[in-house]
Amino acid sequence: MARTFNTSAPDFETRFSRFLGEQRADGHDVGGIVAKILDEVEARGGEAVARYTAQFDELQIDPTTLQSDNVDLAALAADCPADLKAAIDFAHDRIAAYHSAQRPSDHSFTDEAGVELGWRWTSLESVGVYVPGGRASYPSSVLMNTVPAKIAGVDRIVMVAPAPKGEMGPAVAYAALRAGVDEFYPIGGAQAVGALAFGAGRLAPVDKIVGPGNAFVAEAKRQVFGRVGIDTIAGPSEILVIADETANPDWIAADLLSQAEHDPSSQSILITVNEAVGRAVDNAVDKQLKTLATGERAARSWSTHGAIIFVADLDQAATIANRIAAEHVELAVADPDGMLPKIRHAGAVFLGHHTPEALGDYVTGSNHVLPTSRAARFSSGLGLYDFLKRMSVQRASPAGFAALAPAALRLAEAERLPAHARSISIRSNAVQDPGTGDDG
Ligand SMILES: NC(=O)c1ccc[n+]([C@@H]2O[C@H](COP(=O)([O-])OP(=O)(O)OC[C@H]3O[C@@H](n4cnc5c(N)ncnc54)[C@H](O)[C@@H]3O)[C@@H](O)[C@H]2O)c1
Ligand SMILES: N[C@H](CO)Cc1c[nH]c[nH+]1
Ligand SMILES: [Zn+2]
Repeated sequence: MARTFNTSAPDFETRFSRFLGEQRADGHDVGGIVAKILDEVEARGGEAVARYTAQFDELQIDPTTLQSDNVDLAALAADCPADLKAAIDFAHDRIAAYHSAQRPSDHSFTDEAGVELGWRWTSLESVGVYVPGGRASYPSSVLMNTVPAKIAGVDRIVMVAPAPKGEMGPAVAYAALRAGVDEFYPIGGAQAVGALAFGAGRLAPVDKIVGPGNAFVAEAKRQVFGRVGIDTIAGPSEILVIADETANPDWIAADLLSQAEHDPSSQSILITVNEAVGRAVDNAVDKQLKTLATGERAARSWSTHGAIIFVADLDQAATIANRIAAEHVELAVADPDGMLPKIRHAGAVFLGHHTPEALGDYVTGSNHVLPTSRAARFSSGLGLYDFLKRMSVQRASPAGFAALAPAALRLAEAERLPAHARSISIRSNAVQDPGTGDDG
C-alpha cells in the first residue's frame, strides 16, 4: 500500500512538502561511504578498485589491468541468442536514428558593427560510460550510453559495468561490441566512477562520465563533477502517471511496477482526478506484486516511496507533477496533447494509453538515461549534446574593432585592469595609423 495524498485535505501542503524533500537512501550514509571510496581510489588507484570490487561484487580483478579472467566480452557475446541479438540490433538502429537527428549545426553571422560571430560544435575526446549491473543486467543502457557517443565522434569510449561473482549477461557483452566500446572494465559502483575520474591501473582518466546507476553511483558522479564532466544525476528510477477516467487501472499498475522493480529506492507515483481509478490501481498493484519475480524490491519501493495523489482537475495534476519533476511522466488521459504543454519539468513524457514507459526504456529510440531526484528541474536526459561542446568563435575587422574598442576600453578601466586596457588601446593606435602593420 502506497501513501495517499488529497490536495483538498488541510494538511496536504505540509505532508506533500515533506514527501518532496525525502531522500531515498534507505538508511545508508551514501555521501560519506562514497567520499571514502573515492579518496581511496584517488590515493591507491588499481589496488583500491580491486579491493572494493572484491568486497562489493565478489570478483577478483588484477589491480593493474583491472580485468578478470572470468569476464571476456567476446566469449560472452558469442553466447547471446540470435533473437536477442536481433532485438539489440533493432534498438541500436532506432537509438542511432533518434540521436543522429539531434546533431546541431555550426553557425556564424556578421553583425552591423562588422564583427563576425558564431559557434562550432566539437566532440569530447574520451568518455566513461557507466552500465549498471548490481541487481539487473542492462544491455539497453549500453546502447543508450554508447550509441550517441559514437555518433558524436568521441575518440575513446570506456565502458564499466559490475559483474557480480564474475557473472555478466551475454547481451551486455554483445551490445558493447555492437555499439563499438573501445575499452571495457568489469567494475562498478563508486570505485568504478573514481577509476574513470582519477585513473587507476592501466585505465587512463576520461573527460566525462555518463550513465545511470544506483544511489552510490549517482552520488559518486556528483562528487567527481568538476574534475570531470557528468551528464546528470541519473539515479534510482522514477515514474509518475497522470490518469483520468479513461485509464486502464491494470495497465497503470503495471507501468508503476515497471519502475519500482528496478530498486527499493525507486519511486512510482500516480496522480489522478478519479477516485475509482486511484483505488483500482492500488488494488491492481497489490495483485500484480504477487506475480513478479522482482516483487520483493518492487513492494519495498511502492510501500516506502510510492504515492497516490488525488487532485481536483488536470491543471492541478500538472502543477504537482512539475513540482515533483519526475524522471518519466506518463499522460494516461483522454487528451494527452492538450496536457503536454502544461508539463514543464520531466525527464521524458509518454503520451496516451499505448506508450508505456517501458517502450522508451528499450526501443522508441529516445534516451532512457534521464534525470532523477528532481534534477529534471534543471537538466535533461542524455543526448548527442552530452558528447559535444560548443566553442564560440569571433573575428573583428579593423572597422569592427574600431566600433567596439571604446566601450571595451571604458569597461577595462572601470574594472581597473590596465593590461586589458592596453591590449585594446595598443591596437586602437594601430587602427588609426594603418602604417603600423595591423592585418585585421
Ligand atoms: N535514471 C536512469 O536513467 C536509470 C536508467 C537505468 C537504470 N537506473 C537505475 O540504475 C540502478 C541500477 O542499480 P544496481 O544496484 O542494479 O546496479 P549499479 O551498477 O548501479 O550498482 C551496483 C554497485 O553498487 C555498489 N554498491 C552496492 N551496495 C553498496 C554499498 N552498501 N556501499 C557501497 N557501494 C555499494 C557496488 O559497488 C555495486 O557494484 C537502479 O537504481 C535503476 O533504477 C537508472
Ligand atoms: N527505466 C530505466 C531508466 O530509469 C531504464 C531501463 C533499462 N532497462 C529497463 N529500464
Ligand atoms: Zn526501466
